[in-house]
Amino acid sequence: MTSSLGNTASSRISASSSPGVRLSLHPPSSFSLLSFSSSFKPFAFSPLSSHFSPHQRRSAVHVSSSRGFGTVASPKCAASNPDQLKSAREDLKRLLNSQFCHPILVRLGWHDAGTYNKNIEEWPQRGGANGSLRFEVELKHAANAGLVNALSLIQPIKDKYSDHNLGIAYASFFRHRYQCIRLCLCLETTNLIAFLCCSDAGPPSPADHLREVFYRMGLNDKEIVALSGAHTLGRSRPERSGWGKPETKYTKDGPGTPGGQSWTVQWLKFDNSYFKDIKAKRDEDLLVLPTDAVLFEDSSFKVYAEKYAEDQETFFKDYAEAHAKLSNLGAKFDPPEGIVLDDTPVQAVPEKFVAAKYSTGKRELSDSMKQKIRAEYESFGGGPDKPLPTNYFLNIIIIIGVLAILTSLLGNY
Ligand code: HEM
Repeated sequence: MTSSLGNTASSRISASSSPGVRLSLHPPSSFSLLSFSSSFKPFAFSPLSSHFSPHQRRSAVHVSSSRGFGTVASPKCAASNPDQLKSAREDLKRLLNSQFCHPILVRLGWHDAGTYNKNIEEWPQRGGANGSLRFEVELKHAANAGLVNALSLIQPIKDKYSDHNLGIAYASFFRHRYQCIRLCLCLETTNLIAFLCCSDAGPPSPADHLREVFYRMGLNDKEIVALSGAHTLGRSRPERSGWGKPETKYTKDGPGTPGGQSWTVQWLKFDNSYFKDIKAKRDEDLLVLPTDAVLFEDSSFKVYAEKYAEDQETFFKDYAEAHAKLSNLGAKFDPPEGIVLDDTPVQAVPEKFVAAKYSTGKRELSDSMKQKIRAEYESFGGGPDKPLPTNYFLNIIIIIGVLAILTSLLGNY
């Protein structure tokens, strides 16, 4: 069987322009990791499952359970702490700035979320952005080759925040964001059954394949094209996916580990060059998968691909929307409304001074006491419409003071 990966476009990133970021959390605490790993997405190992030949499957990376991903029980987490989430985000930014690992982390998120199937309601059977890629059963799948390196990169940060009840879920890290680019994901589901059917029927055309994958996730042609723009970032490595050159003039010196073939010249910069370069087809050192090329061949895809090649702002806008949609598919939030990390500094609004707030629960005066005070007030010449000619209360205080002095003087005799 021919590998249909060549007939496919694979994973995608999505950016979001909204100020907050929603983060999904751990599975409910009643959901044991054992049942999690054994019952989770039993056939849906990767968004690209159906695109790998048996040969590629055999070349799956071997993940030793000693690495500990998913084999060590994570702390149960009822809810994540926003301060910890913000701090973790800073750590991730530092990681990205020092390791040039944006692309592989984006791909990690995509492949984690890419098992989502809109036709399945139950969670977690429906797959999606839930951090399940850390489990060996998924991680060692050929389609996920190399992603164990991405997991190793984020594991120390995950461990740092896995304290008591404040742990941050893997899914949150897989869906991390970096400055203006939101790196979240979600995707299609391709299960083993689909793989077998596919084998019998032969590989679909690149366009059919893309639609099969992304329609299953509830995404449309526009979103397919926008999300394909994620390949602006990163490289393909033949030793992992079987695609791409071992190195090119754009990758031989890094940054990061040298090698592989990129889709764009500046493969760490997120812009619309992916569309421009595919359209121009002018450089053999730049990768164009069949699923990339078809974006300019299929009449429906082409409308968007042409637009994005011309208009970067529209690409950014559509990409952000598609990615935001993608990254929420299949995710389960705790609390259900998610957690918004708003970066806008909160302006302290001066609180109106309300004296009553500081009173210690004084009781209301009784009616008889009120009448007594009123009578006394009136005996000094005051009334509801007639203020006292002098300061009534000041006079009382002076009288009390004088009496106190007199008493103490008389007491000395
Ligand atoms: C069916 C559609 C897709 C196909 C066939 C596809 C295929 C591929 C292949 C073959 C690679 C090279 C992997 C390697 O050798 O390490 C790759 C890398 C990558 N893919 Fe996709 N992809 C698809 C969709 C997506 C989507 C939806 C995203 C993100 C939303 C995405 C993001 C990436 C990134 C960032 C890389 C670079 C990873 C790195 O540099 O390590 N892809 N993809």
